Amino acid sequence: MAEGILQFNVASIVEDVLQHHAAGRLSDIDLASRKVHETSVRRYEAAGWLRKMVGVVAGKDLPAEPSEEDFRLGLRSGIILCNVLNKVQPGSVPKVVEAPSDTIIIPDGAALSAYQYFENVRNFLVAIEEMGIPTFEASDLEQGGKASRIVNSVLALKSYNEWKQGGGNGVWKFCGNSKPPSAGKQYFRKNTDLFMNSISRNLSAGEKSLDSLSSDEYSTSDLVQDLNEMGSSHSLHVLVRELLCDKNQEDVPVIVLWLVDLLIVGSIEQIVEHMLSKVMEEFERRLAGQNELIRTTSRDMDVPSFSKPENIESSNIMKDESCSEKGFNYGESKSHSTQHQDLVEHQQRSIQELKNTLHSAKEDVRLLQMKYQEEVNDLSKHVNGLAHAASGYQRVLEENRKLYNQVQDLKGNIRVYCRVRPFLPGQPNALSTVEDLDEKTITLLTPSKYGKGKKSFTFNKVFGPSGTQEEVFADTQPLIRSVLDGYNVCIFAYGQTGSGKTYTMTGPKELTNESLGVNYRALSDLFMISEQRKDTISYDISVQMIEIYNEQVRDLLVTDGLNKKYPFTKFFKVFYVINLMNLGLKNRAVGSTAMNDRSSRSHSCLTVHVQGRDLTSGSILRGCMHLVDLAGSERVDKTDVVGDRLKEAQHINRSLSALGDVIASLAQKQSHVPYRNSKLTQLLQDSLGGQAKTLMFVHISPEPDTLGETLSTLKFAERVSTVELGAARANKDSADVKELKEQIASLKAALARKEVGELGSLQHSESSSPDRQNLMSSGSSPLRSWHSTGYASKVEALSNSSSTSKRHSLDLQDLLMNSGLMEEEKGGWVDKVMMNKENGVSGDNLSEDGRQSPEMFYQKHIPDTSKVYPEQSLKKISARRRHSLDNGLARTQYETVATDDEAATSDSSELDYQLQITIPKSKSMPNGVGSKIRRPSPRPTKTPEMRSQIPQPTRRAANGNYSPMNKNVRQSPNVEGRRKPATGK
Ligand SMILES: Nc1ncnc2c1ncn2[C@@H]1O[C@H](COP(=O)(O)OP(=O)(O)OP(=O)(O)O)[C@@H](O)[C@H]1O
Repeated sequence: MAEGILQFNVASIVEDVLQHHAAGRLSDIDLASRKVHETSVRRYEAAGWLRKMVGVVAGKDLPAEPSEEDFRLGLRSGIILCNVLNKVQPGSVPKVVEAPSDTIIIPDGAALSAYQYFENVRNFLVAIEEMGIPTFEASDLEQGGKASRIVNSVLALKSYNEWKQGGGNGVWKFCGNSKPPSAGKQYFRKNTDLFMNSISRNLSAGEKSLDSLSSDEYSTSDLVQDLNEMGSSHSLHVLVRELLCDKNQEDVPVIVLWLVDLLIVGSIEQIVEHMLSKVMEEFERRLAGQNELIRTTSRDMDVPSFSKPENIESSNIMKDESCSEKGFNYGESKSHSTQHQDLVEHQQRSIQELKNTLHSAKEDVRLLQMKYQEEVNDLSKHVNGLAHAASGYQRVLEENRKLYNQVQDLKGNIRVYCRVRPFLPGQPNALSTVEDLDEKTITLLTPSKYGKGKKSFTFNKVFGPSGTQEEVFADTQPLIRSVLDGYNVCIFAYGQTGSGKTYTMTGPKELTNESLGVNYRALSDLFMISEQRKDTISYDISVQMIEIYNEQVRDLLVTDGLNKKYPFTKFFKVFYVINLMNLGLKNRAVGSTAMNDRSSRSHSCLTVHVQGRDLTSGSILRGCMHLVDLAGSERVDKTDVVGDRLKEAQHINRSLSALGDVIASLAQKQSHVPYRNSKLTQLLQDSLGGQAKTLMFVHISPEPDTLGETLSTLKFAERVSTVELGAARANKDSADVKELKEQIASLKAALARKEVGELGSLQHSESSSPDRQNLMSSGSSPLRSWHSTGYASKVEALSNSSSTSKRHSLDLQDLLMNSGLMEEEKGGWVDKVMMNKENGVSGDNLSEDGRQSPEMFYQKHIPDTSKVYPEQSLKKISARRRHSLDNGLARTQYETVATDDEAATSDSSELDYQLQITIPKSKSMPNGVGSKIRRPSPRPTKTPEMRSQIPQPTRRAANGNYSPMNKNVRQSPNVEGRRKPATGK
């Protein structure tokens, strides 16, 4: 197609150029021809003048109208030139080398020697140069030389001659050659026609082919000759058209080159050059236009091919047809326009189809976007859920990470924190025995009595007098939280009376948010964390509070299944439990002593049982936490205590001695550990020797007069810190284990029911027998029973207590019957707060100075607890309990009176002695003080009657204020030994 277009274009372009530019071309030809004519005229003029000057004979070798070559040939020997010059200026060339007379001058001058020619020409040129006449080069006389310069010199000489002939004087000045005569124009036209005719004739006659024209054979001379022969009126464009009409595109440049070559020889070249440039311009213009047309056509024809595949073929066919039919012949434009119209219509249809397709595609995209949006929303919800779960998981991980170090620290050892109580308000200013303390070490200043100097003790943590409740709890918190991970934890406060144990575990008498003790904070924390984890673990929390008073175990509070029973908010639950705890604490045995006007006369233990069920795996974890506030050790000789206070002190000291024994035995890794020597050690058995995490707060007072007890306490604490425990282990059962355990528990319960049935009748008749009391105080106590089955069993027992009493072991049942905790009606245990005082919860909650009591502080945040525990029921329980307690205590006191007396008659160093003698001195024990080994001699057993005769001095003023001077304690066993709601302890 392209070839066709170009072939067509070449021919048409040449024709158009020749037609459209004919007029301009004539003028151009005229100009060029005139130049040729002028040159010829000048040459003829020069030749004519030379012929005239040398005579006809001499000039016969120089034609009248010579060609350039003839002109050069005639003058090549220099003879004519020299002779003419000598005529014009005689003697200019003294010796002219003449040719032999018989010699016929050969046109190319070959007969003469080059030297001779050169001599003549050189002499001529030198002479005319001296005359001021323009010269030429000798080479101009040779073939290819510039004849025009020779013509110029000859005509200048002629002018000089004319100037001289005309009498010219002075210096001749060359003024240039004269213009050719006006007749030249006519002459040129004649020659142009000759040229046209010649070419036309030759081509039409086949005498000269185009190839011969472009070959070397066709010389300029031939062209000139042809030009001379031109005579017809053929126009140049006819010639060019004839040249190009049958030629291919490839031949065009050759022709053009040939024509350009021709241009060298004269004006005809300029004409042709001009014409060809026009041809080329037109060719390029049309080529560009045609390319644009092709591009447009291609684009139009290509569009449908994108809409439908079948359009491609038809489009190509149309394109081919269009091209072939048109052949870019604009003469067939009608057909083309029809096809073009069809094409446009087809394109419009295709565009419409494209629009439809686009519309449906948009619709599809819109639907996809909606679907995508929905999926994104679902995904984001899912991600949010995962993020929430992950954050919960992260929290647990974070918590576990914190615990990790604690676990590492705890692994193998009981953790011991030391806390120093500040001086109390109203106490005389005295120097503290604590000389220095840092985070882990406390240094005491000791007088000579205790080995003058300083004694330092190191613990896991030391809190000074300014240490706050919050700071203390912060270091305890991780342990408490691990209960929810299924660990058993025991925190107990140890120290002499009045050193701050109750303050740490519970708080001061007047509670504020800041002064809340570990117990409250721990419970609050447990509920808070269980709430946070409710999406992953379902917790059931039970709380129990007991006290060991004079070696009897008594429940102060039993409540279980808190989460199930009371679906309150976590805060309400916290306050509810705290209030119950307060009520329980209110029943704790307290009394005024020389060292503390609200001295705890019993060991209290707040136990929290936690059972968690993993909602995903179904596995069960159980954790248990004991928060123990020990009764304070007391040096009875110092305080002159008598009566019940003395008896309490004896029990307290004995149980603490038993604790010392256990610690010593554990520290020595002895195979036998005497846990059974006291209820206290039985209670703490798992915590001291098992896999629990155990922390002891050891408290000391700053007063100098308590230095002896302080030193003993710190030594004991240091020994405790050396006790190695097993690595703490979480109590976690898989779902299968849980099922099996439930089956075992069920079987045990069935067995217990059977035993209860059998022993029911015996129980009634033997309830007051000494054997029964021995059972109560022996190693088969409920505590031992709990410990033997572990914490999990205890949780189970407490959990089931609300459903049936028959599912509990006999020991537990006996204990609670004895202490008045079991309902008289058969068939059920109830959660209860045991009221040992007649006024119970209805008592006045204001203290003597009118300030709000702890009970008031919390009760204002919770509903009336009498709704939970109706007053009638409480009174009923109280009455029964009081009766049971009276009997039980009386019996217990009676049974233990011999030992009490033994303790009561111990000297002031009894506790020291017991600790020191039962704890073998370890090599590693620092600051050890020499043991004062002295066994107390057996004392005769005293009857209750004898005890009642012992004077009972009081150490508390009637107004209840602390009075160091009055060291007598107002005695009122079982009543005054209870904490008064209104007046405090
Ligand atoms: N860290 C303390 N900051 C302020 N006061 C304290 C601190 N520790 C104890 N107290 C106060 O000292 C007195 C005795 O404290 P607390 O009753 O706690 O001693 P205790 O060791 O429990 O005595 P006991 O063994 O006789 O029961 C209380 O009035 C208490 O408020």
